[in-house]
Amino acid sequence: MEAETGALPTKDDFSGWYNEILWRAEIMDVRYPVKGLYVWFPHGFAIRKRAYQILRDLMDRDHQETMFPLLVPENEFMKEAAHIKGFENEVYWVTHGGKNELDVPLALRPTSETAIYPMYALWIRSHADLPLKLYQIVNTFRYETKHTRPLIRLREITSFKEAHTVHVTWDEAERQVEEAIELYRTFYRRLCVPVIVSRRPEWDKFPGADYTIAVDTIMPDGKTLQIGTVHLLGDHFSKTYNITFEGADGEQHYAYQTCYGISERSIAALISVHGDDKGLVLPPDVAPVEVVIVPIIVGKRRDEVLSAAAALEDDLRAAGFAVKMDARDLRPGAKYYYWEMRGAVLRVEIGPRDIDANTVVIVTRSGEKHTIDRRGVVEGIGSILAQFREEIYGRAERSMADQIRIVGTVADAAEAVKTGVAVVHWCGSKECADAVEEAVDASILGSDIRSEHIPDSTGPCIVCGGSGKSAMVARTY
Ligand SMILES: Nc1ncnc2c1ncn2[C@@H]1O[C@H](COS(=O)(=O)NC(=O)[C@@H](N)CS)[C@@H](O)[C@H]1O
Ligand SMILES: [Zn+2]
Repeated sequence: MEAETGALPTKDDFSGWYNEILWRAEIMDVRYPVKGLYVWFPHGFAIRKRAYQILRDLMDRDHQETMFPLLVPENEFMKEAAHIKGFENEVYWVTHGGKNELDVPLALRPTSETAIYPMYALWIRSHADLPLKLYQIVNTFRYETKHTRPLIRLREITSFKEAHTVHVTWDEAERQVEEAIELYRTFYRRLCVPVIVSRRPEWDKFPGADYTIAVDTIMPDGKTLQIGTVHLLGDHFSKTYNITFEGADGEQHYAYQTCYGISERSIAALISVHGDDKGLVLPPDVAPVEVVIVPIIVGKRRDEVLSAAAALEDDLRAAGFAVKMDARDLRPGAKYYYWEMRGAVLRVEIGPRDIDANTVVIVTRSGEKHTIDRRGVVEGIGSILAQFREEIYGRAERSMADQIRIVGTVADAAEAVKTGVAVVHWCGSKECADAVEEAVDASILGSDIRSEHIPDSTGPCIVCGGSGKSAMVARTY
C-alpha cells in the first residue's frame, strides 16, 4: 500500500490535488470496481473514526444512538409522495433473494425516514414518550447520476449520520432545528472547518420537509460543499406514517419532526480546507498521529538515542497524545516527508545534542520550530497543539472571508462566483433565481444567512429591483 513519493500537484489544480492526496495520504482507494463506491485505507479510516467520535460525543449529550434495517419494503418506501418524488430516481432496489424473486421489492435506504417512521408509529403513544431523539451512523445508497467523487458524491454513503427527532409541538421541533445547527457549528469548529449557515430555497429543500437549513463550506476552488443539513419536517411524515400521541388534553395529535444529517463530506472538507502542497494538515483532535518522534541516530550513540526516544514516546502516550516513534531505517528527511503527507501535527526530533542539552526540538506541520526542556515536554506539546489548532482555524477563516464577495450587480456576481461566493440582494422569486442562474452559471445557494462574514441586509433585487434580502450565489459540488 506504499504510495509513491514525488510532489503533489499544487492546490491551484484543486481537482488534481484532491484526487492525488486521497492516494498519497492513504485516505481512499478509488479502484473499487463499482462506480461511486470507494474503499477506506486504514489511515483515512482513522481520521473518520476520530472525527465521528467527536460527532458521537456531541450527539450523545441528548440523543440515543441506535440502528435500523438497511432494506425498506416498497409499500413503506412509496408512502410519502413528496419524499418519493425526491428519491425515486436515486433509490436502488433489491428484487431477488438467491434465485427467488421477492414478492415485495426492497429499497436500499437512501436515507431512513421510511425505515424508521413506521417503527416510531408503533413506539410513540403518549406525549410522555416525547421528545424522542435518536440517530444512527450507517451506510446509505443513492444512485447519483451526477459526477461521482470520493467522499463528496458517492453512491454508497459510508458514513451517514442521520438524526430523527419527534416532538409534541411545531415550536419544540423548531427549537430542535436551532440546537442541531449549534451542534453542527460546534462539530465543524472542532474540525477547524469554517461554515456558512443558510436556508435553502424552496425548490432545494429536502423532499417532504417544510424547510431546510444547510451548512456549507467553501472549497479551495471556490465551489461550495454542503456538509450538513437540518430539516424541519413539520407533521408531513407523521400524517403519512400515522405517528400520533395522546396529548395532555387526552386527545390524539400528530407529532412534529426534524431530521438532520452529515456524511463523509465532513472529511472531504477537512482534507480540502487545510491540506497543502506537502499533504494533509489535520487539527489535533482528528489527527491519527499528533506527535511523531524521529530519533536522529548518530553512529556510536545509536542505542542511547533510541532508548531516549522510547522513553519520550512512553511519557507522551501516558499523557494521552496520539504518538508514534518512527525508528525505520530511513533518512530523517524521508521520515519528515512521509509524516507531513499523512498530516502528523508535530514532529519531535531527538538526537545526541538534545540528550546532552536535555532538550527536544519540536517542529509543527506548518514548519514552526520550538526547542523545549525535556522535563516540560508534556505541557509544551499540549500548548503547541492548542496553538496549532487556532492557527489553522484562523487561516481557514481568513481564506473563506477572501472567497466571499458582496456585489450589487449580476455582472459582478458572475465575476465573484469564479473564485467563491457572491452575496447579492434577491427578492426570493424563482423567476429571478432562474435569471441569476442563466446569467451567472451558478445558483442561489441560500438566504437568511448566518455568518460573521456576511451581514444580513436588504436592498433592491439584483434582477428585478424589487425588495430583496441577502442571498448567496455560488457554484456547488
Ligand atoms: N451522494 C452523496 N454523497 C455524499 N454525501 C452526501 C450525498 N448526498 C447527500 N450527502 C450529504 O448528506 C447530508 C444529508 O443528506 S440530505 O439528503 O440532505 N438529508 C437527509 O437525507 C435527511 N434524512 C437528514 S438525515 C447532505 O447535507 C450532504 O452533506
Ligand atoms: Zn427579483
